[in-house]
Amino acid sequence: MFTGLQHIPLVGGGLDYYANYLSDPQGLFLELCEQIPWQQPLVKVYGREHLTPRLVYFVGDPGLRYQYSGVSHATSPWPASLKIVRDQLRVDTGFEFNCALLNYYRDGNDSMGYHSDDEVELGESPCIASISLGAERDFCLKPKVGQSKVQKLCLADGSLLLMLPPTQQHWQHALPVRKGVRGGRINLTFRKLLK
Ligand SMILES: O=C(O)CCC(=O)C(=O)O
Ligand SMILES: [Fe+2]
Repeated sequence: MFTGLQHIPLVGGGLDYYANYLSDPQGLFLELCEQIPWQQPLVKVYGREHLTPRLVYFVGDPGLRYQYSGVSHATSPWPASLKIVRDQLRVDTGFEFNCALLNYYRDGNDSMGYHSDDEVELGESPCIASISLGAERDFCLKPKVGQSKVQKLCLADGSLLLMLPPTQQHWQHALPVRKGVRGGRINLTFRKLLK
């Protein structure tokens, strides 16, 4: 059914990468760019406040809350286009998602540091579905312990990356700065919050 499905095994996890998952990534990129009321929260790093080095927004089913950048956020309603993607992901992957964190990297100076999506609200072993729109960016993974090499993937416009259980227990991931990248990128990470 999909072209370009690639499975990347990891010790203690694994990734499924679908290079051409969406049929109209450019249309969705433009819609979200213009219609999402993007936010840039302040984060505290070693006691000092900084603006998050990207723009964010959180959508999902009503009544859910999620902690990011040190603050608990309530869900905003799903834009119709993202509810369609969420429903299609359930059909295609068998995983259910009830919210999505949206990240807008305005250019190669915007980034996300190493972390795992391992908050307790996500349960022991979540599957995270990550859709990329716009400029291609490198995505890096490194194990929490041990010496395995950093794994690097280039995430294409319209691609889907599934971080399969139990990847979040054993690996961290990041979206490093890439000074040469001029274009914007939007990333949608679909998650399932336990109530
Ligand atoms: O932008 C990306 O590809 C990664 C986003 C991410 O790791 C997150 O939202 O937790
Ligand atoms: Fe993440």
